[in-house]
Amino acid sequence: MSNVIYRVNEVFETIQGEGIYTGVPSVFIRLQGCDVGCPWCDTKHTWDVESGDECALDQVDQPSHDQKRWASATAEQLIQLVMQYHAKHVVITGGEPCWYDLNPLTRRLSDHGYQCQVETSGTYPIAIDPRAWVTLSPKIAMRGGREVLTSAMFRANEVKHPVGRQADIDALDALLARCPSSAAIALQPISQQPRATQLCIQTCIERNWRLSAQLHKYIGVL
Ligand SMILES: C[S@@+](CC[C@H](N)C(=O)[O-])C[C@H]1O[C@@H](n2cnc3c(N)ncnc32)[C@H](O)[C@@H]1O
Ligand SMILES: Nc1nc2[nH]cc(C(=O)O)c2c(=O)[nH]1
Ligand code: SF4
Ligand SMILES: [Mg+2]
Repeated sequence: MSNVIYRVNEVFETIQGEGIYTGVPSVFIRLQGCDVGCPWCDTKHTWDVESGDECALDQVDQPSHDQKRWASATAEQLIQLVMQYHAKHVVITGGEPCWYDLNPLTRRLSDHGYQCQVETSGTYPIAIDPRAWVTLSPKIAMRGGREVLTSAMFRANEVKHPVGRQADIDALDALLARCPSSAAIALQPISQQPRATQLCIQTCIERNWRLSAQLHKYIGVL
């Protein structure tokens, strides 16, 4: 038994809408808490961890619909929730999941035959089972002032970069020059903006990178 306690905003099943596993049925575990401060963040309700928002674990076993609520759970309790669903792929996101030691959770899930994928900003050390897939979405010069860690870039299996304009691609180039990576690279337009989407399509074709278009927003699932 581990004594790591996770603060959980929601657990639910959907279709992975981002990155290389796009289209894969997945159980999402969204952890509460992030101080990176991306101005366009989809999940601002996960930033703060306020004691007044704590709730019972059975309340987070469904989509939170942008509520700030969170419940405390051990890895074992989370696995019991995950096992109620069909999917064999588990996405751990947030918030910033690397606020937490993910070893107990990802080790047990992997032992139970689940493929784990973690979505992270790369600004905290990644403590995770070696079998887990790491999707790193580098956050460069965000308001929280945190930097992308070289160790996180080294661990990443996939680098999925949010793009609003050309300067974001230039910043990714500078990061890759500083931290050479063998990870697959995907560009993700910010908030379905048409100009960003066109820029991502054009750059992905020129460079043989992947496009990550947030499929869930186009097909209307969470
Ligand atoms: C909400 S974050 C949570 C995990 C972690 N904090 C991170 O940033 O990777 C999950 C993914 O959504 C992306 N994302 C958040 N808001 C977005 C937006 N408005 N448009 C496109 N991607 C967004 C992030 O870049 C990240 O790849
Ligand atoms: N369907 C779906 N796919 C996702 N991939 C990454 C997500 C996230 O918020 O981390 C996300 C999400 O919120 N929904
Ligand atoms: S790091 Fe992730 S959760 Fe945190 S503000 Fe940025 S996109 Fe949102
Ligand atoms: Mg999302």
